[in-house]
Amino acid sequence: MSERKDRVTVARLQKMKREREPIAMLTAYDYPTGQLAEASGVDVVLVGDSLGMVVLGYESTVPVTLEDMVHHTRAVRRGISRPLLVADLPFLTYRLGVRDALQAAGRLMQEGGASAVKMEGGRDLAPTVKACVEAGIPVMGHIGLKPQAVHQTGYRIQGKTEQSVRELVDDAEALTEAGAFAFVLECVTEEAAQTISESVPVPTIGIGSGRQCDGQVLVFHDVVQFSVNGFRPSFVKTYADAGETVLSGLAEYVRDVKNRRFPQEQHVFHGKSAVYGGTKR
Ligand SMILES: Nc1nc(=O)c2c([nH]1)NC[C@@H]1CN(c3ccc(C(=O)N[C@@H](CCC(=O)O)C(=O)O)cc3)CN21
Ligand SMILES: CC(C)C(=O)C(=O)O
Ligand SMILES: [Mg+2]
Repeated sequence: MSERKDRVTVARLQKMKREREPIAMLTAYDYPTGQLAEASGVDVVLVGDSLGMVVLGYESTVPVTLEDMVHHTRAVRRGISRPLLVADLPFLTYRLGVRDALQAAGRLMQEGGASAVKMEGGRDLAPTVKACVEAGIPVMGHIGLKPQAVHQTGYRIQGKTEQSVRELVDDAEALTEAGAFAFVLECVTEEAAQTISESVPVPTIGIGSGRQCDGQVLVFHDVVQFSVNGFRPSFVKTYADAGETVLSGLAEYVRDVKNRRFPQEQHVFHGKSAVYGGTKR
């Protein structure tokens, strides 16, 4: 049972904030990325709807469906045991009414195996968050830049004016009041992130939001540059060149096949006799 005891819980994350221990969160989208995320020692694994962009090749997160999220959350679940598993509720699935939000969140937990769900929004989501929490669904909020609203706002830094910081603090307080156990602060100024983080008792997990958040989150594919096209927001730090490493290995494989350097004797199975004799090349 020691493995179970070590599992990261919502209460553990809140204790980390009180004790000023930074929270490390990373996205994952399937079994191998989940396994790699767990092995790295992260506290929280997020099955982000960024899935749509980095894994499914869409231009935004808007086309991602609840089916997509359930399918990928299940795969990540099989790859991890210690980190807290959070899954994004995709576009519109928590906006049709509280009943639909509960149903969608329930699927991510029951079918996907998530331990918590995340939704983009602030004050406007307070009743939804409250209903989920009362039903036993831990909710992580997400304020600042909301990628699901890209068609309204684009990808723009938030919290640049006093008015905007006040609104973000109102959102953070309303989410906390409604029972959110933590929230993501995406692309807000470092000053806004500090004000917000000091305004609420629950952990803030920043992405592109500076050094004063209680934790950090990045997209898996950004951290290890696991892409060919090289999309890279300026707040990302790249820690490995997985794309380059993988591509050079793949290209060498193709060259070896074309040059008949692969397979070699150690990759071959032999039987007692040939059924027919072909022409030896
Ligand atoms: N690979 C990837 N990484 C992410 O962090 C990410 C996704 N995809 N998809 C979903 C959202 C979208 N995100 C984005 C997308 C673009 C910018 C961007 O263009 N940022 C500019 C600053 C814009 C400004 O100055 O207002 C930058 O230079 O970082 C930021 C976050 C974050 N999320
Ligand atoms: C970047 C994080 C916070 C996210 O929402 C996602 O990956 O979808
Ligand atoms: Mg997301």
